[in-house]
Amino acid sequence: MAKFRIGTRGSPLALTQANMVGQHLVDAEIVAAQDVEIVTIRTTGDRVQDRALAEIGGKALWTKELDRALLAGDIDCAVHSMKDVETFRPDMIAIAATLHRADVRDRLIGADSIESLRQNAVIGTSSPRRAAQLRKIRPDLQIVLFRGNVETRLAKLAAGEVDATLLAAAGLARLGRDDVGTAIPINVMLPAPAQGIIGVECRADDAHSLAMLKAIDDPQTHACADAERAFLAALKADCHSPVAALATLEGGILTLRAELLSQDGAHHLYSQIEGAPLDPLLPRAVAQDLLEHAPPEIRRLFEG
Ligand SMILES: NCc1[nH]cc(CCC(=O)O)c1CC(=O)O
Repeated sequence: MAKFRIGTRGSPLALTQANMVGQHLVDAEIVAAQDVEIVTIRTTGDRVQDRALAEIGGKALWTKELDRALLAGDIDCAVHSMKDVETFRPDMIAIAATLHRADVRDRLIGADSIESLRQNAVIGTSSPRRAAQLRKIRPDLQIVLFRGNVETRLAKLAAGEVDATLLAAAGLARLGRDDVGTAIPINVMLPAPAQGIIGVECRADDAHSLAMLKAIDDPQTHACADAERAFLAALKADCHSPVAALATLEGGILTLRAELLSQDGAHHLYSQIEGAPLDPLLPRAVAQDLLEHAPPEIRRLFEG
């Protein structure tokens, strides 16, 4: 049998996630272990550590090279942290599977709680959402740009560059670092859309790979990812807008929670709705409700 080529970025977290996908395929007896091939692809986002460029390029910086490899047939699928995948994807690419969602929360590292941070504490994050959510509660906090992979950020914290940082619980756990920091409840810090979700994409016309990947898809997680991403689409938001969204499923009912904030956290609004998991009206209704009630400071972040 030909090898099943799984494309991924080369960061330790990305490689771990690609290996998880490979292991799921092996466990489901879809692919033999010796037929799994992990193909590492360097993206512009890995090369360029400059914020300005990241802002111009947006999330595509992390996906473009993998998309190209996928469409060229150099890989059979590509593994992504779904929270880093652009809202609007090329027609030729399909989200074939999402693995069972991990802990959706953020973890605060460097202090026991947001309240207990010292006055004017310095927090390292490059997430506009986390910055705004922190400053909503603690306007005194100083936010500094913090990039690099999870290990780099933990090293910068250990070196005393900042008082604290925030990282997704899911990423930490996958790297075996679930011991660091304290989980922040979702009612204090609603996570990024699709946080904690590993997605696998393949060519939309590749029926063979689609069928293989369907075997490792978690439909509940997939429905939540779809709802959160549809909310972003309705909002026309990109990753540089302070926006949070979380869909949860219980007893067949999907609850979609969402929050928009101004960059300084001074303005914020929340909405939540319940309904059928695959109802496309739900994410749109939440987006519409938020935009209708948004003050100008927030509304202008979501125009265009
Ligand atoms: N933007 C980087 C990124 N993309 C996905 C994760 C964590 C894993 C996940 O949310 O699935 C992280 C690191 C972080 O935010 O701490």
